[in-house]
Amino acid sequence: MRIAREQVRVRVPATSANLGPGFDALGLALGVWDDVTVRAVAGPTRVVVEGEGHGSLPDGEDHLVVRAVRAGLEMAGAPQAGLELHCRNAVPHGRGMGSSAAAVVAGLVAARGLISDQSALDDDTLLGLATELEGHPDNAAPALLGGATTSWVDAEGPHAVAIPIAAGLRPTVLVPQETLTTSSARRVLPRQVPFDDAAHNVARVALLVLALGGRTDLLLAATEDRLHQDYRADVMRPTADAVRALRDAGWPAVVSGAGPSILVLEPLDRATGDALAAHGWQVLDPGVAPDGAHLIDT
Ligand SMILES: Nc1ncnc2c1ncn2[C@@H]1O[C@H](COP(=O)(O)OP(=O)(O)O)[C@@H](O)[C@H]1O
Ligand SMILES: N[C@@H](CCOP(=O)(O)O)C(=O)O
Repeated sequence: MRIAREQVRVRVPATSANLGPGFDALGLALGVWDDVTVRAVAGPTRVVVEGEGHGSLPDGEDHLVVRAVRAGLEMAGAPQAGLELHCRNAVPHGRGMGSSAAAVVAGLVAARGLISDQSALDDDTLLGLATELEGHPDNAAPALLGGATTSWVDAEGPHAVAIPIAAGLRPTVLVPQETLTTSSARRVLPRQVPFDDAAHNVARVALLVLALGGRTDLLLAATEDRLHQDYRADVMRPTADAVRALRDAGWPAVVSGAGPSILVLEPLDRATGDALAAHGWQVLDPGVAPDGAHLIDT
């Protein structure tokens, strides 16, 4: 395998994982995009970052997008000396909007764009590599495929399929100032859960697939979770309190990914949005991203 193009540019969407009960399985691509240009060069690796992460991310081989490009090229057997990256980042970091999955998927799709035979890095292969880097497939799947997805892992590795969603589905995302790493939000989860709670979530996930497909009257019941949100409440108290208040008022609100952002699977009314903004929440109306990561002309 050889490098066939000197430069590629990739757009990759933010994602919201779990959607309440679908822990480590369900995900939704959101219309907030990172834009990464990757150039194959003879000299050392260099990364320029604009927007999210400017000044705080590594600027060489440790940068997550570079690590993902390398993983893709290594899998394809296409050696490359240096990489120059220009990242224009809009996906907030450490907020539960899938920034690390976006970075990983962007790097993998860039690697696919650089090589001579793109079939060596098909979507299944990229999902496998992304899941190795991320630890779970639920953000990487919608970042790769767009729309809503469900993913699962078996002996062959991770798999994902699209979930049909109603054309009118219009999510709201509430983003706080505070950040929380996904790894710290995973550390507080229990090793085991009560059988009743597991059964509760199975029923809600099945309902949620119908609700996403158009039975919007089911959204509130379908987004009730007992597997992860309560266990995480102490590490994101303002988020837990706001989710509870929103749900008590009838909104289908859940913790977005591992938090601390909130996903509401409906547009909020003006008064509710203004009240949240007054308490420091950034209120986004990003739309669903129908497409996953893709190459764009440079
Ligand atoms: N676009 C990016 N480029 C490089 N590294 C990134 C990028 N996005 C996220 N990361 C890395 O991933 C970390 C956030 O990952 P994580 O804790 O999983 O939160 P999130 O919910 O945003 O995915 C960042 O602090 C950074 O180290
Ligand atoms: N299922 C994962 C999802 C993490 O999403 P992120 O956007 O917070 O990285 C979890 O709940 O830990």
